[in-house]
Amino acid sequence: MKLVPATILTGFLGAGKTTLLNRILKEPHGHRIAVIENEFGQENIDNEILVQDSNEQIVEMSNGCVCCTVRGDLILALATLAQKRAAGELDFDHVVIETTGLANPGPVAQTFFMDDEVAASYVLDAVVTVVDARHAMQQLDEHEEAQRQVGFADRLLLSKTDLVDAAQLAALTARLTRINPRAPIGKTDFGRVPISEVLDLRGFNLNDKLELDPDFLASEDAHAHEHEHGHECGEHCGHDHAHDHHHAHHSDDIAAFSFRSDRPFSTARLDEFLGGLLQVYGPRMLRYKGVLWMEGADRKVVFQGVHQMMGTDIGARWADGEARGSKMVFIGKNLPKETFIRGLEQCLV
Ligand SMILES: Nc1nc2c(ncn2[C@@H]2O[C@H](COP(=O)(O)OP(=O)(O)OP(=O)(O)O)[C@@H](O)[C@H]2O)c(=O)[nH]1
Repeated sequence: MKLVPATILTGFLGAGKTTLLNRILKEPHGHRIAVIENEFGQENIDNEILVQDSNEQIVEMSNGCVCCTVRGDLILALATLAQKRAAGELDFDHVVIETTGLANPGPVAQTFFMDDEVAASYVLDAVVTVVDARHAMQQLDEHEEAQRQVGFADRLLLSKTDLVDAAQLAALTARLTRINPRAPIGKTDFGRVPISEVLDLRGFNLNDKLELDPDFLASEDAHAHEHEHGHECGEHCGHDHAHDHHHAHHSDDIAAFSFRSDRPFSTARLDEFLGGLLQVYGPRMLRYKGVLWMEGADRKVVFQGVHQMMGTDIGARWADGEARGSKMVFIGKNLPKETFIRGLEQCLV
């Protein structure tokens, strides 16, 4: 059977990966795409944000960050998809793996070479990295993961160019080219980009990856070692991979927490509370999103943001018999979780 090309879609927290994927899933380009989602934190919110269509299969892995704990699951997800395809239960000609914003794409790419079963069914097409033009300079300064995602890319797509001026764009482009002179730089405007810049790039060249990271194919031991010690990366994967130098060293002070309630929010109270949070903690709030039940609303409200820039959208109607409730995830640097949780509780009706 022909090998199925797989695309790894990466990019720092909030860069616009889901927006791009949504766009791709909606477009009539003739590809049948299976999606594997990896969500940072416990809540599977992207699944609600992603459009679902009978042609698209969403397989989700929410037990952690893709680079550390999920590789076994990734293999399983890929194998399950391949089996269903072979049995005629699923029909797809491409796989897209959306990684979490904090993932190092290296080990994800590596799966396609290290695992025989995966290699028998799939060929890695390319690593596509979405770069948030508005926040990338700061993210590249502060987070090694952001640099790795750029470094590993076969194609860079700049999002949010509408939020920066020409000089900022030129400075960012120059920096990206310095980090990764190999990857062509394109643009995605709220996910709008020609499909030919995302799929079937045939961009993955193992030799390039080896140049970037000589340990690329030598990390099995590192993983085994880690697991021998019974060490499980938590949801924020905040440990120091000291013995595992090929990995990005995830910043210890970045953490995620979630909030859930089965009571509706008061719109006025929530607006006021979130407004205040953003003013005080915005610079440290890397990413937040949620699906909310607002008092009196018959549709879900999807809220999300990056630093001080928050937006809301009207989501799907609450289905008959569906249990209503809200779930939110916050990812940030040294955020006072208790203050957030207590404040949110005060906003419930
Ligand atoms: N102004 C502007 N906003 C954008 C653009 N693309 C995406 N966004 C917004 O950026 C926010 C984050 O987009 P997502 O697609 O959810 O980002 P993501 O990379 O999937 O986020 P995580 O999976 O949480 O890391 C959303 O509010 C989008 O509407 C763009 O081109 N311009």
